[in-house]
Amino acid sequence: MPKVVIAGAGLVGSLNACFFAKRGWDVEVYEFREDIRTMEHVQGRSINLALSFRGKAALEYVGLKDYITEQGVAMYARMVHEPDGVTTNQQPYGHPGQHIVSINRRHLNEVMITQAEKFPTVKFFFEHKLRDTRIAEGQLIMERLNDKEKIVVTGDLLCGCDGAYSALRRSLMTYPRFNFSQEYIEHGYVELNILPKNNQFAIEPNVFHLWPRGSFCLIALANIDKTFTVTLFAPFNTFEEHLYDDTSVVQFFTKHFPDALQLIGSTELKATFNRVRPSPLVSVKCAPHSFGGRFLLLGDAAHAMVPFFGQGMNCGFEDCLVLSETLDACNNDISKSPRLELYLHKF
Ligand SMILES: NC(=O)C1=CN([C@@H]2O[C@H](COP(=O)(O)OP(=O)(O)OC[C@H]3O[C@@H](n4cnc5c(N)ncnc54)[C@H](OP(=O)(O)O)[C@@H]3O)[C@@H](O)[C@H]2O)C=CC1
Ligand SMILES: Nc1ccccc1C(=O)C[C@H](N)C(=O)O
Repeated sequence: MPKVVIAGAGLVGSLNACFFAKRGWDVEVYEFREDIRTMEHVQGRSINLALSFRGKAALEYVGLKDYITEQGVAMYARMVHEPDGVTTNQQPYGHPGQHIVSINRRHLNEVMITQAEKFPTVKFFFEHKLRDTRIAEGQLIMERLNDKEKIVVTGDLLCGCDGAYSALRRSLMTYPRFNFSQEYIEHGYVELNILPKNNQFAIEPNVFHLWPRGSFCLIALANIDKTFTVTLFAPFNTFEEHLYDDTSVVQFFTKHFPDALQLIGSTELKATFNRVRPSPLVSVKCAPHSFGGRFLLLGDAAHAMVPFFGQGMNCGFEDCLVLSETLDACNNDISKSPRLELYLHKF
Protein backbone atom coordinates (compact mmCIF):
# COMPACT_ATOMS: atom_id res chain seq x y z
CA MET A 1 0.00 0.00 0.00
CA PRO A 2 1.36 3.49 -0.73
CA LYS A 3 1.93 5.68 2.27
CA VAL A 4 1.35 9.40 2.87
CA VAL A 5 2.91 11.34 5.72
CA ILE A 6 1.01 14.43 6.82
CA ALA A 7 2.51 17.16 9.01
CA GLY A 8 -0.26 18.86 11.02
CA ALA A 9 -3.53 17.52 12.43
CA GLY A 10 -5.48 20.75 11.97
CA LEU A 11 -8.62 20.91 9.87
CA VAL A 12 -6.86 20.31 6.57
CA GLY A 13 -4.44 17.65 7.86
CA SER A 14 -7.23 15.57 9.36
CA LEU A 15 -9.47 15.87 6.28
CA ASN A 16 -6.53 14.99 4.03
CA ALA A 17 -5.99 11.88 6.18
CA CYS A 18 -9.61 10.83 5.45
CA PHE A 19 -9.12 11.33 1.69
CA PHE A 20 -6.00 9.15 1.58
CA ALA A 21 -7.46 6.48 3.86
CA LYS A 22 -10.47 6.31 1.57
CA ARG A 23 -8.21 5.61 -1.40
CA GLY A 24 -6.60 2.79 0.58
CA TRP A 25 -3.29 4.39 1.53
CA ASP A 26 -1.46 4.07 4.82
CA VAL A 27 -1.59 7.43 6.55
CA GLU A 28 0.63 8.85 9.29
CA VAL A 29 -0.25 12.26 10.75
CA TYR A 30 2.32 14.06 12.91
CA GLU A 31 1.01 16.92 15.06
CA PHE A 32 3.04 19.35 17.10
CA ARG A 33 0.35 19.90 19.73
CA GLU A 34 -0.95 17.36 22.20
CA ASP A 35 -4.30 15.82 21.23
CA ILE A 36 -6.72 18.79 21.38
CA ARG A 37 -9.50 16.41 22.44
CA THR A 38 -7.76 16.05 25.80
CA MET A 39 -6.79 19.70 26.30
CA GLU A 40 -8.66 21.99 28.65
CA HIS A 41 -7.78 25.23 26.84
CA VAL A 42 -6.71 25.55 23.23
CA GLN A 43 -4.69 28.73 22.78
CA GLY A 44 -5.00 31.05 19.84
CA ARG A 45 -7.70 29.53 17.66
CA SER A 46 -11.07 31.06 17.92
CA ILE A 47 -12.82 32.84 15.06
CA ASN A 48 -15.78 30.74 14.04
CA LEU A 49 -15.63 29.08 10.65
CA ALA A 50 -18.21 29.48 7.93
CA LEU A 51 -18.50 26.26 5.96
CA SER A 52 -19.60 27.02 2.41
CA PHE A 53 -20.23 25.12 -0.81
CA ARG A 54 -16.52 24.52 -1.60
CA GLY A 55 -15.82 23.04 1.82
CA LYS A 56 -19.00 20.94 1.74
CA ALA A 57 -18.08 19.50 -1.66
CA ALA A 58 -14.81 18.19 -0.22
CA LEU A 59 -16.52 16.79 2.89
CA GLU A 60 -19.13 15.07 0.73
CA TYR A 61 -16.41 13.17 -1.10
CA VAL A 62 -15.36 11.43 2.12
CA GLY A 63 -18.94 10.99 3.33
CA LEU A 64 -18.72 13.62 6.07
CA LYS A 65 -20.85 16.46 4.70
CA ASP A 66 -24.07 15.76 6.57
CA TYR A 67 -22.35 14.72 9.78
CA ILE A 68 -20.17 17.86 9.89
CA THR A 69 -23.02 20.16 8.83
CA GLU A 70 -25.00 18.87 11.83
CA GLN A 71 -22.19 20.07 14.10
CA GLY A 72 -22.91 23.67 13.11
CA VAL A 73 -25.65 26.28 12.80
CA ALA A 74 -27.05 27.36 9.41
CA MET A 75 -26.69 31.05 8.52
CA TYR A 76 -29.07 32.31 5.82
CA ALA A 77 -28.14 35.99 5.86
CA ARG A 78 -25.82 38.65 7.17
CA MET A 79 -27.57 40.69 9.89
CA VAL A 80 -26.13 44.20 10.08
CA HIS A 81 -26.41 46.01 13.44
CA GLU A 82 -26.51 49.81 13.26
CA PRO A 83 -24.65 52.00 15.81
CA ASP A 84 -27.94 53.05 17.52
CA GLY A 85 -28.02 49.59 19.13
CA VAL A 86 -31.57 48.94 17.90
CA THR A 87 -31.79 48.96 14.09
CA THR A 88 -30.81 45.86 12.13
CA ASN A 89 -31.14 44.89 8.48
CA GLN A 90 -30.60 41.59 6.73
CA GLN A 91 -28.71 40.76 3.55
CA PRO A 92 -29.62 37.21 2.37
CA TYR A 93 -26.68 35.03 1.26
CA GLY A 94 -28.57 33.51 -1.65
CA HIS A 95 -31.91 32.10 -2.67
CA PRO A 96 -34.32 30.91 0.06
CA GLY A 97 -32.79 27.87 1.74
CA GLN A 98 -29.21 28.57 0.65
CA HIS A 99 -26.89 29.02 3.59
CA ILE A 100 -23.40 28.76 5.02
CA VAL A 101 -22.73 26.93 8.29
CA SER A 102 -21.17 28.40 11.44
CA ILE A 103 -18.90 25.91 13.18
CA ASN A 104 -16.69 26.31 16.19
CA ARG A 105 -13.13 25.65 15.14
CA ARG A 106 -12.00 23.58 18.11
CA HIS A 107 -15.11 21.43 17.99
CA LEU A 108 -14.71 20.83 14.24
CA ASN A 109 -11.03 19.93 14.62
CA GLU A 110 -11.85 17.42 17.36
CA VAL A 111 -14.60 15.84 15.28
CA MET A 112 -12.38 15.65 12.19
CA ILE A 113 -9.58 13.88 14.09
CA THR A 114 -12.07 11.38 15.51
CA GLN A 115 -13.51 10.71 12.04
CA ALA A 116 -10.04 10.27 10.51
CA GLU A 117 -9.04 7.89 13.31
CA LYS A 118 -11.96 5.60 12.42
CA PHE A 119 -10.12 4.53 9.26
CA PRO A 120 -7.94 1.54 10.24
CA THR A 121 -5.00 2.73 8.11
CA VAL A 122 -4.72 6.17 9.79
CA LYS A 123 -2.30 6.73 12.67
CA PHE A 124 -1.94 9.99 14.58
CA PHE A 125 1.29 10.91 16.39
CA PHE A 126 0.69 13.88 18.69
CA GLU A 127 3.47 15.97 20.24
CA HIS A 128 5.70 15.35 17.25
CA LYS A 129 7.16 18.50 15.73
CA LEU A 130 8.40 18.70 12.17
CA ARG A 131 11.96 19.99 12.43
CA ASP A 132 13.49 19.52 9.01
CA THR A 133 12.93 18.27 5.47
CA ARG A 134 15.36 16.30 3.31
CA ILE A 135 14.01 16.79 -0.17
CA ALA A 136 16.53 14.63 -2.02
CA GLU A 137 16.00 11.69 0.36
CA GLY A 138 12.20 12.17 0.57
CA GLN A 139 12.34 12.42 4.36
CA LEU A 140 10.80 14.50 7.12
CA ILE A 141 12.62 14.81 10.43
CA MET A 142 10.26 14.84 13.41
CA GLU A 143 11.10 15.54 17.01
CA ARG A 144 9.18 13.51 19.60
CA LEU A 145 8.61 16.20 22.20
CA ASN A 146 8.49 14.01 25.32
CA ASP A 147 12.07 12.69 24.97
CA LYS A 148 13.47 15.02 22.26
CA GLU A 149 14.19 11.96 20.09
CA LYS A 150 14.60 12.73 16.36
CA ILE A 151 12.62 10.42 14.07
CA VAL A 152 13.11 10.13 10.32
CA VAL A 153 9.87 9.45 8.46
CA THR A 154 9.31 8.83 4.81
CA GLY A 155 6.42 8.09 2.49
CA ASP A 156 5.37 8.04 -1.14
CA LEU A 157 3.89 11.51 -0.60
CA LEU A 158 4.73 13.99 2.16
CA CYS A 159 2.18 16.74 2.85
CA GLY A 160 2.66 19.96 4.77
CA CYS A 161 -0.72 20.73 6.37
CA ASP A 162 1.04 22.51 9.19
CA GLY A 163 -0.63 25.88 8.97
CA ALA A 164 0.29 29.48 8.30
CA TYR A 165 3.71 29.18 9.91
CA SER A 166 4.45 25.85 8.19
CA ALA A 167 7.76 24.24 9.09
CA LEU A 168 7.66 22.24 5.85
CA ARG A 169 7.32 25.43 3.80
CA ARG A 170 10.09 27.11 5.81
CA SER A 171 12.47 24.29 5.05
CA LEU A 172 11.77 24.76 1.32
CA MET A 173 12.89 28.38 1.26
CA THR A 174 16.03 27.56 -0.69
CA TYR A 175 14.21 25.31 -3.19
CA PRO A 176 15.00 26.60 -6.71
CA ARG A 177 12.58 29.32 -7.85
CA PHE A 178 10.36 29.02 -4.79
CA ASN A 179 8.37 32.27 -4.35
CA PHE A 180 7.07 33.36 -1.00
CA SER A 181 5.42 36.44 0.51
CA GLN A 182 4.01 37.09 3.96
CA GLU A 183 2.04 40.12 5.10
CA TYR A 184 0.58 41.00 8.47
CA ILE A 185 -2.47 43.23 8.06
CA GLU A 186 -2.86 46.17 10.42
CA HIS A 187 -5.80 44.47 12.18
CA GLY A 188 -5.75 42.12 15.12
CA TYR A 189 -8.63 40.27 16.78
CA VAL A 190 -9.98 39.45 20.22
CA GLU A 191 -12.51 36.72 20.97
CA LEU A 192 -15.53 37.20 23.26
CA ASN A 193 -18.66 35.17 23.98
CA ILE A 194 -22.38 35.57 24.33
CA LEU A 195 -23.89 33.00 26.69
CA PRO A 196 -27.39 31.48 26.35
CA LYS A 197 -30.34 33.35 27.89
CA ASN A 198 -32.83 31.11 29.69
CA ASN A 199 -31.15 28.14 27.98
CA GLN A 200 -31.92 29.63 24.56
CA PHE A 201 -29.89 31.55 22.00
CA ALA A 202 -29.70 35.15 23.25
CA ILE A 203 -30.15 36.49 19.68
CA GLU A 204 -31.21 35.11 16.29
CA PRO A 205 -28.89 32.14 15.63
CA ASN A 206 -29.41 31.59 11.89
CA VAL A 207 -27.62 34.69 10.65
CA PHE A 208 -24.08 36.05 10.55
CA HIS A 209 -24.17 39.03 12.97
CA LEU A 210 -22.09 41.99 11.83
CA TRP A 211 -21.50 45.35 13.49
CA PRO A 212 -19.54 47.23 10.77
CA ARG A 213 -17.88 50.43 12.01
CA GLY A 214 -15.48 51.59 9.31
CA SER A 215 -11.95 50.54 10.21
CA PHE A 216 -13.14 48.02 12.83
CA CYS A 217 -16.03 45.59 13.25
CA LEU A 218 -17.59 43.02 15.53
CA ILE A 219 -19.05 39.68 14.41
CA ALA A 220 -21.03 36.98 16.24
CA LEU A 221 -21.62 33.42 15.03
CA ALA A 222 -23.78 30.84 16.78
CA ASN A 223 -22.60 27.49 18.16
CA ILE A 224 -24.72 24.39 18.68
CA ASP A 225 -24.40 24.76 22.47
CA LYS A 226 -26.47 28.00 22.12
CA THR A 227 -23.51 30.28 22.78
CA PHE A 228 -22.12 32.76 20.25
CA THR A 229 -18.46 33.25 19.45
CA VAL A 230 -17.91 37.00 19.10
CA THR A 231 -14.83 38.52 17.47
CA LEU A 232 -13.67 42.13 17.49
CA PHE A 233 -11.40 43.03 14.54
CA ALA A 234 -9.60 46.36 14.82
CA PRO A 235 -6.28 47.95 13.86
CA PHE A 236 -3.64 47.36 16.51
CA ASN A 237 -3.44 51.12 17.16
CA THR A 238 -7.21 51.18 17.93
CA PHE A 239 -6.60 48.50 20.58
CA GLU A 240 -3.73 50.56 21.99
CA GLU A 241 -5.48 53.95 21.93
CA HIS A 242 -9.09 53.03 22.77
CA LEU A 243 -9.11 49.62 24.47
CA TYR A 244 -6.35 49.81 27.07
CA ASP A 245 -8.12 49.47 30.46
CA ASP A 246 -11.50 48.59 32.03
CA THR A 247 -12.99 52.07 31.60
CA SER A 248 -11.86 52.60 28.00
CA VAL A 249 -13.07 49.15 26.94
CA VAL A 250 -16.56 49.67 28.38
CA GLN A 251 -16.71 53.19 26.90
CA PHE A 252 -15.71 51.90 23.46
CA PHE A 253 -18.39 49.22 23.47
CA THR A 254 -21.03 51.60 24.88
CA LYS A 255 -20.34 54.02 22.04
CA HIS A 256 -20.01 51.58 19.12
CA PHE A 257 -21.72 48.31 20.12
CA PRO A 258 -24.32 49.11 22.83
CA ASP A 259 -26.52 46.10 22.00
CA ALA A 260 -23.56 43.72 21.93
CA LEU A 261 -22.32 45.09 25.27
CA GLN A 262 -25.66 44.15 26.86
CA LEU A 263 -25.33 40.63 25.50
CA ILE A 264 -21.68 40.07 26.43
CA GLY A 265 -21.88 41.84 29.81
CA SER A 266 -19.33 44.38 31.04
CA THR A 267 -17.79 42.00 33.60
CA GLU A 268 -17.00 39.39 30.94
CA LEU A 269 -15.80 42.13 28.57
CA LYS A 270 -13.36 43.58 31.09
CA ALA A 271 -12.12 40.16 32.18
CA THR A 272 -11.37 39.18 28.56
CA PHE A 273 -9.46 42.38 27.77
CA ASN A 274 -7.46 41.98 30.99
CA ARG A 275 -6.57 38.42 30.06
CA VAL A 276 -5.77 38.50 26.34
CA ARG A 277 -3.85 40.58 23.82
CA PRO A 278 -5.11 40.94 20.22
CA SER A 279 -3.92 38.17 17.89
CA PRO A 280 -2.36 39.08 14.53
CA LEU A 281 -3.74 38.13 11.10
CA VAL A 282 -1.33 37.00 8.42
CA SER A 283 -1.62 36.49 4.68
CA VAL A 284 0.84 34.08 3.01
CA LYS A 285 1.27 33.37 -0.68
CA CYS A 286 3.76 30.97 -2.19
CA ALA A 287 4.43 28.95 -5.33
CA PRO A 288 4.87 26.23 -6.34
CA HIS A 289 2.90 24.01 -3.94
CA SER A 290 4.58 20.76 -5.02
CA PHE A 291 8.26 19.80 -4.88
CA GLY A 292 10.16 16.93 -6.42
CA GLY A 293 6.96 14.99 -7.18
CA ARG A 294 6.73 14.03 -3.53
CA PHE A 295 6.33 17.01 -1.19
CA LEU A 296 3.18 19.11 -1.13
CA LEU A 297 1.79 22.12 0.72
CA LEU A 298 -1.94 22.31 1.45
CA GLY A 299 -4.26 24.62 3.40
CA ASP A 300 -2.82 27.57 5.29
CA ALA A 301 0.71 26.23 4.69
CA ALA A 302 0.14 26.97 0.99
CA HIS A 303 -2.12 30.04 1.20
CA ALA A 304 -2.96 31.59 4.57
CA MET A 305 -5.57 34.28 4.09
CA VAL A 306 -7.34 36.87 6.21
CA PRO A 307 -10.68 35.63 7.57
CA PHE A 308 -13.05 38.30 6.26
CA PHE A 309 -14.54 36.28 3.40
CA GLY A 310 -14.74 33.14 5.54
CA GLN A 311 -12.84 31.13 2.90
CA GLY A 312 -9.62 29.85 4.58
CA MET A 313 -10.95 26.49 5.71
CA ASN A 314 -13.07 26.08 2.56
CA CYS A 315 -10.02 26.61 0.31
CA GLY A 316 -7.98 24.20 2.43
CA PHE A 317 -10.71 21.54 2.19
CA GLU A 318 -10.87 22.11 -1.55
CA ASP A 319 -7.10 21.49 -1.76
CA CYS A 320 -7.70 17.95 -0.44
CA LEU A 321 -10.34 17.38 -3.13
CA VAL A 322 -8.13 18.76 -5.93
CA LEU A 323 -5.23 16.57 -4.77
CA SER A 324 -7.50 13.54 -4.72
CA GLU A 325 -8.72 14.27 -8.26
CA THR A 326 -5.10 14.74 -9.33
CA LEU A 327 -4.21 11.30 -8.01
CA ASP A 328 -7.29 9.82 -9.70
CA ALA A 329 -6.16 11.36 -12.99
CA CYS A 330 -2.80 9.56 -12.84
CA ASN A 331 -4.48 6.33 -11.69
CA ASN A 332 -2.87 6.59 -8.29
CA ASP A 333 0.44 5.71 -9.94
CA ILE A 334 2.86 7.80 -8.01
CA SER A 335 5.83 5.76 -9.24
CA LYS A 336 5.57 7.74 -12.46
CA SER A 337 6.70 10.81 -10.68
CA PRO A 338 7.27 13.05 -13.73
CA ARG A 339 3.66 12.37 -14.64
CA LEU A 340 2.49 13.12 -11.13
CA GLU A 341 4.57 16.26 -11.13
CA LEU A 342 2.82 17.33 -14.29
CA TYR A 343 -0.58 16.83 -12.68
CA LEU A 344 0.52 18.45 -9.48
CA HIS A 345 1.30 21.66 -11.35
CA LYS A 346 -2.44 22.06 -11.68
CA PHE A 347 -2.65 21.86 -7.94
N1 LIG B 1 -10.61 30.49 13.12
C1 LIG B 1 -9.39 30.39 13.57
O1 LIG B 1 -9.03 30.91 14.62
C2 LIG B 1 -8.46 29.62 12.78
C3 LIG B 1 -8.93 29.15 11.63
N2 LIG B 1 -8.15 28.41 10.87
C4 LIG B 1 -8.77 27.98 9.67
O2 LIG B 1 -8.46 26.66 9.39
C5 LIG B 1 -8.07 26.59 8.05
C6 LIG B 1 -7.20 25.37 7.79
O3 LIG B 1 -6.10 25.41 8.59
P1 LIG B 1 -4.92 24.38 8.35
O4 LIG B 1 -4.29 24.63 7.03
O5 LIG B 1 -5.38 23.01 8.71
O6 LIG B 1 -3.92 24.95 9.42
P2 LIG B 1 -4.09 24.87 11.00
O7 LIG B 1 -3.26 26.00 11.56
O8 LIG B 1 -5.47 24.73 11.42
O9 LIG B 1 -3.42 23.47 11.32
C7 LIG B 1 -2.06 23.24 11.24
C8 LIG B 1 -1.67 22.29 12.34
O10 LIG B 1 -0.31 21.91 12.20
C9 LIG B 1 0.35 22.12 13.44
N3 LIG B 1 1.75 22.41 13.24
C10 LIG B 1 2.34 23.63 13.11
N4 LIG B 1 3.66 23.49 12.97
C11 LIG B 1 3.93 22.15 13.03
C12 LIG B 1 5.11 21.38 12.98
N5 LIG B 1 6.32 21.95 12.86
N6 LIG B 1 5.02 20.01 13.06
C13 LIG B 1 3.82 19.40 13.19
N7 LIG B 1 2.66 20.10 13.29
C14 LIG B 1 2.70 21.45 13.19
C15 LIG B 1 -0.38 23.32 14.01
O11 LIG B 1 -0.12 23.46 15.39
P3 LIG B 1 -0.06 24.99 15.97
O12 LIG B 1 -1.37 25.58 15.73
O13 LIG B 1 0.27 24.79 17.40
O14 LIG B 1 1.01 25.73 15.22
C16 LIG B 1 -1.82 22.96 13.69
O15 LIG B 1 -2.38 22.10 14.63
C17 LIG B 1 -7.44 27.94 7.82
O16 LIG B 1 -7.35 28.30 6.49
C18 LIG B 1 -8.35 28.84 8.57
O17 LIG B 1 -9.46 29.22 7.81
C19 LIG B 1 -6.87 28.09 11.22
C20 LIG B 1 -6.34 28.55 12.38
C21 LIG B 1 -7.09 29.38 13.25
N1 LIG C 1 -16.34 33.30 9.12
C1 LIG C 1 -15.91 34.57 9.12
C2 LIG C 1 -14.95 34.95 10.04
C3 LIG C 1 -14.47 36.24 10.08
C4 LIG C 1 -15.00 37.19 9.21
C5 LIG C 1 -15.96 36.86 8.29
C6 LIG C 1 -16.43 35.56 8.23
C7 LIG C 1 -17.49 35.18 7.25
O1 LIG C 1 -17.88 34.05 7.16
C8 LIG C 1 -18.08 36.25 6.40
C9 LIG C 1 -19.31 35.82 5.64
N2 LIG C 1 -18.95 34.84 4.64
C10 LIG C 1 -19.94 37.06 4.99
O2 LIG C 1 -19.51 37.42 3.90
O3 LIG C 1 -20.85 37.61 5.58
